[in-house]
Amino acid sequence: MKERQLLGIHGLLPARVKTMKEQLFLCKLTVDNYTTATGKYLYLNDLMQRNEKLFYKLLTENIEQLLPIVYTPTVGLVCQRFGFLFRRPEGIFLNIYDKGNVQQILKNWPEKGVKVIVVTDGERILGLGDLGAHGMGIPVGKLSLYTALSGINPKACLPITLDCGTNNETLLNDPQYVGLREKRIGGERYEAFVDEFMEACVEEYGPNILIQFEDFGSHHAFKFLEKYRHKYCVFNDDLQGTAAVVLAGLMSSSRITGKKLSESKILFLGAGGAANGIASLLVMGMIRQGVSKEEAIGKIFLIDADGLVVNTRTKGDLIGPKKYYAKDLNEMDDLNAIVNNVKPNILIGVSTKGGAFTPKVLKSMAAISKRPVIFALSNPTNNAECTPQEAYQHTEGRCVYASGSPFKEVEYQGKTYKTGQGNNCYIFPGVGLGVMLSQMLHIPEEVFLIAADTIAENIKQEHLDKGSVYPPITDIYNMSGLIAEAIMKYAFEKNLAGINRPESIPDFIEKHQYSTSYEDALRPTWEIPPLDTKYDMEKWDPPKSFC
Ligand SMILES: NC(=O)c1ccc[n+]([C@@H]2O[C@H](COP(=O)([O-])OP(=O)(O)OC[C@H]3O[C@@H](n4cnc5c(N)ncnc54)[C@H](O)[C@@H]3O)[C@@H](O)[C@H]2O)c1
Ligand SMILES: O=C(O)C[C@H](O)C(=O)O
Ligand SMILES: [Mg+2]
Repeated sequence: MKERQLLGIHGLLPARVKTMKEQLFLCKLTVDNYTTATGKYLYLNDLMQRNEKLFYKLLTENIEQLLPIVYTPTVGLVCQRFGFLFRRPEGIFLNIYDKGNVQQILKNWPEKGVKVIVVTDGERILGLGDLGAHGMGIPVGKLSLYTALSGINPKACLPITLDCGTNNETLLNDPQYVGLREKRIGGERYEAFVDEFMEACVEEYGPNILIQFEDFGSHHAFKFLEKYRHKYCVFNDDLQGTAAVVLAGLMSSSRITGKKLSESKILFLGAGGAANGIASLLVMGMIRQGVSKEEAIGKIFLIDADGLVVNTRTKGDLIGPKKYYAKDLNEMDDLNAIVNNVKPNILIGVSTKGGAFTPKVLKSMAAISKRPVIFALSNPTNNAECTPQEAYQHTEGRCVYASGSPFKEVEYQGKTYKTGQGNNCYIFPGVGLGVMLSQMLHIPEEVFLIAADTIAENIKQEHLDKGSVYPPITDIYNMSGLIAEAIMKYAFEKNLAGINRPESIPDFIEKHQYSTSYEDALRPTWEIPPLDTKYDMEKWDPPKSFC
């Protein structure tokens, strides 16, 4: 009542003051009443705009049910229909004609304490291809997970879409397309635009603004990561976040298969951003287990749309990092034939090709290995290379399975399996929290090994027994805190942190996490103390609207 009077809203609301618990009950009922995933998405999206704390409380308390709505797979559908569904600004669109004015446009974002940006240019949205400006759903979804899965204040998060056109003919001819209606502008002009964007972010938000690249075409993903990683606080989620979650899953798979990663042969269907990102971290993981870099590379085989990646290709290219994994083998393009030739015990799908792991392929994997590892990581759900049901059925229940999008529990021969979601959402929220709080200026690759180790160390036998090589989704928030703690320790040890080491790192993390409680409305959770400044609630000046 006091707050209503202070805010001058007394009389605008009915007399009854509901508790958050009562409000949550109503929200849950409403979400459940929507029969379509997009209906649920739109309701949640409205709630996020209307009552941020209630939205995040609802999301965190029902994360298993609602993650597939605000994230993969529904977010993919939302991007595909973005022109119909766009209601209000949720991030910044920078189009290539804004070149020269990028910083000025960033100033239009109403929140000033931005600490984390997720940026896409929409060229490779999940496995759905080039969705141009309609890719905005992805940075919005990723950043809502930064809050729900690691407690970064939503006010510190800024989704950005760089609109440089699209090569998607359907969208170009779609009256509802809301982006620039022209073919992608690439080359030097595009790169100069991205350069200006990076500089403008630092000018506007400071040198340790964390910038996550998301769903760029793989050529640009590799290029920008190499170009910016030593200059800015930047990482690429599709390359590095994905790599960490897969390494974690493979480390836990070893507990089931009894085979170390360095003793494995790994075949990737797909040789783009995700495959190369994963392969590179797996090499680091294998080197730790005592094999040489050359040996580790020798255990990794890639297949792209033109077949097995071999040195003497007549079909297909050897452009980008995939050339490091090219083998002196004959050209082959049939997956089953390749499986029988290479004889991998681990098969990883990052191809965007739904159903590519056919019964024949799965049976071959089961014939080669007692406990084959099958990761069908392409998103959204329809793009998964196989479902858990198919994987168990065609490997006589012997496989270790994970998918990028969530699947319901499955039954096979009387046993119920709850397979894990090998998705980078286990990694980026914790990495973001740790990097942001330690105020690092750059993100070394070891950070992703640390994140992978933290997840792997926290997988319990009971989860493995149920068929999951990952902790339950409901544990991600805790995992993110642990990842952040491990990253902060590393940052202090390596002198990479921009703040002095706090007395207790877990307390420091907790103190800076977003609170969904109404009582904590005045808590300035997104403030990060400048160098060597003790945090002092007493001296904090609350926003004027509350005084
Ligand atoms: N689970 C996760 O966390 C996660 C993370 C990143 C990417 N992904 C998914 O992985 C998929 C690929 O992502 P990316 O960034 O590597 O994309 P990409 O476009 O960079 O690479 C796709 C690769 O698949 C190959 N390919 C296409 N069709 C093929 C076919 N029929 N047979 C064999 N290979 C084929 C392409 O040649 C290319 O090498 C997407 O669906 C994406 O959603 C999942
Ligand atoms: O967005 C996801 O669900 C994972 C990943 O970043 C992807 O691009 O598929
Ligand atoms: Mg992605």
